[in-house]
Amino acid sequence: MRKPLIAANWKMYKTPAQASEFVTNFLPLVAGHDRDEIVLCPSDTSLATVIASVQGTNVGVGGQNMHFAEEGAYTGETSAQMLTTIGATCVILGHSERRQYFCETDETVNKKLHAALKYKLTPIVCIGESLAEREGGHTEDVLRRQATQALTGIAPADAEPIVIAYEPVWAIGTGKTATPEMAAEAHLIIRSEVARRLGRSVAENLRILYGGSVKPDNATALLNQPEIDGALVGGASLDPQSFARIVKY
Ligand SMILES: O=C(CO)COP(=O)(O)O
Repeated sequence: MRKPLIAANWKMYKTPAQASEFVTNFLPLVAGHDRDEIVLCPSDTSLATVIASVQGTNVGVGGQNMHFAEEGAYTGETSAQMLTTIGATCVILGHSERRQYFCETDETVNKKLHAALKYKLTPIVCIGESLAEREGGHTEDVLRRQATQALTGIAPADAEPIVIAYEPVWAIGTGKTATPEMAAEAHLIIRSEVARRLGRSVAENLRILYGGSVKPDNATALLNQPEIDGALVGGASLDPQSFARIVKY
């Protein structure tokens, strides 16, 4: 049984004070909710505050990015070890905004995945096609390629913590959601590629999240698809009421 994971990607929003206020308002709304795993991914400057304020609750905390190196002269970067030691339990890797604006490639995502696993972080690896790729009929090729490249060199025995997020680029921040059927079809492609690379049992246990304009009003239809194992939520995760409604889809 795959336990659904509902993760908030706050992107570059919220100061530590705003993050702390969110947690204060959000925790009572989801207290005792254990059907799903809940994770908040604030910016690095709010990580410590959020980690301290969810201590002992059913809510976990993750980073939005990390560097693949152990340590080094990489100004502005954060390592996997730094995230782990501060108390983060997961990390988003290869988000399309990082690919688009920060030159992130399938190769760097793969290196980051290896580093995240080494430091016991649950990696949420984002893949997804652009609008041009979908309209050109290349969605399946893109998803298979991105999944394959992200998973390069990962042994089946090490793959258990990996989470993949299917985030069609055209659905992010646009209000255009993939229909539940479109998302489920993409998830099936991704799962079949994971099975081809890492074996059927890894694929059957691997969680695949949907991300892209998930809102309280469409969460139920998306998350009731058997192939959809949770959501990675941007805009609608910034408000505690709205994110709690998604968590309780
Ligand atoms: O990028 C996303 C989550 O990582 C999705 O963002 P929105 O939910 O704002 O479309």
